[in-house]
Amino acid sequence: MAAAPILARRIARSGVLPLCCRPPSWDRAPRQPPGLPLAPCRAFSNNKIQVELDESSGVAMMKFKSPPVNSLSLDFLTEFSISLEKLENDRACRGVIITSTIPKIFSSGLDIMEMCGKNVEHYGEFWRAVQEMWLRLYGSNMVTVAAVNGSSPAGGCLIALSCDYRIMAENPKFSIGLNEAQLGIVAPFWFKDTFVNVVGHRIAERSLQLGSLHPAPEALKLGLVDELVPEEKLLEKASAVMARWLALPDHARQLTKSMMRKAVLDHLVAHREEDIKNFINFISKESIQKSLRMYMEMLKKKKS
Ligand SMILES: CCCCCCCC/C=C\C/C=C/C(=O)SCCNC(=O)CCNC(=O)[C@H](O)C(C)(C)COP(=O)(O)OP(=O)(O)OC[C@H]1O[C@@H](n2cnc3c(N)ncnc32)[C@H](O)[C@@H]1OP(=O)(O)O
Repeated sequence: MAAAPILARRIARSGVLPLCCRPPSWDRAPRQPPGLPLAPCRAFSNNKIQVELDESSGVAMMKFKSPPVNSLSLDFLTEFSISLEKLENDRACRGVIITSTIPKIFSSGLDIMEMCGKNVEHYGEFWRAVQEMWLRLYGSNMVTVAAVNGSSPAGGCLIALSCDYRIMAENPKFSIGLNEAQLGIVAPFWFKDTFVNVVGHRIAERSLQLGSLHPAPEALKLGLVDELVPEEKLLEKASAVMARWLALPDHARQLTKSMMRKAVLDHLVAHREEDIKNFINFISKESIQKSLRMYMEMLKKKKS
C-alpha cells in the first residue's frame, strides 16, 4: 500500500500536522527523574488519537480522544492511518489495543457531516481515507484487540470487526452493529464482508437488513464480540488476551491471518477506484442527502 504521498497531500490540505513534522514524537514520553532506569515506553499523540508503546511487551495502547463522540472525520481517519502506519513500521511493536477515552462511546462511526452537502472531490477524498484506514487495520500484521468501552455503531463497529479480537464492556446500554440501513444508506461490500467473516452469513444478512444495533449481551450471543467484561476490567483483560496471542511466533500467526483475510482485502484493492465512484454517485443523490439530513435532525431532537 503506497499510501504515504496520498496521506501527505491530504494532511497538507487538512491542516493536520503530520507526525514527522512535529517535535520528535518518541521524545514526548514523560521524562524520567535522573537516576531511575528509563521506562521502556514511547508515546505519541496527535489531535484525535493518543498512542503509547510499551517496548518491553511490544504492545501499543491506542486511545481515541475526539469529543464529543469519536466520529470518523477525514482528519480523524488520516491520523488513524498514520498512527497505524507508524506502529506497523516499528519493529518494537507487535500488537495494538484500541480503545476510547470518551465515556460511553467507542466511536460513533463515520462523521455524517463529511457526507452531507459537500462536493464530489470531498466525497472522493473522504471515501479514500475510509478505505485506507480499513486496509491498514484489517491487513495489519500486528495483533489487534478492540477494547470496546462504549457504543460502536457503523464505522465504529467496522473498526472493532477489523481487529483480531473484540472485548466489550458488559453494559447493556452500549450497542454495536452496522446500522447503515437505519440511516437510509447501505453498508459497502467490504464492511459487509468483514461482518460476514466474523458472524457468518445468516446473522450478517439479518442484522444488515434491519440495521440492527445489538446491546452488548446480544452482541456476545451473535459472536459479534468475543467476550464481555466489567468496564473496569476491560484493559486488563485486553492485555491478557494480547499476551496469549503474542505467545505465538509472529510469522505463523501473520501468515495465517493473511490467508484468512486476503480474499476480502484483495477484492477492495482490485476495485478501489470503482468503489470510490460508487460511493460518490450514491452519496450525491438528493434522496440520500435528505435521509442523512433527517437522521442528523433526529439525533439532535433526541437530545432536546
Ligand atoms: C449501491 C451501493 C453503493 C455503496 C455506497 C456506500 C455508501 C455507504 C456510506 C457510508 C457508510 C456509513 C457508515 C457510518 O458509519 S454512518 C454513521 C453511523 N453512526 C450512527 O448512526 C451514530 C449516530 N450517533 C448516535 O447514535 C449517538 O450520537 C451516540 C450513541 C454515538 C452518542 O449518543 P450521545 O452520547 O447521546 O450523544 P449525541 O447523540 O448527543 O451526540 C453528540 C453530538 O455528536 C453528533 N454526532 C453523533 N454521531 C455523529 C456522527 N456519526 N457523525 C457526525 N456527528 C455525530 C450529534 O449530532 C451531536 O451533535 P450536536 O447536537 O451538535 O452536539
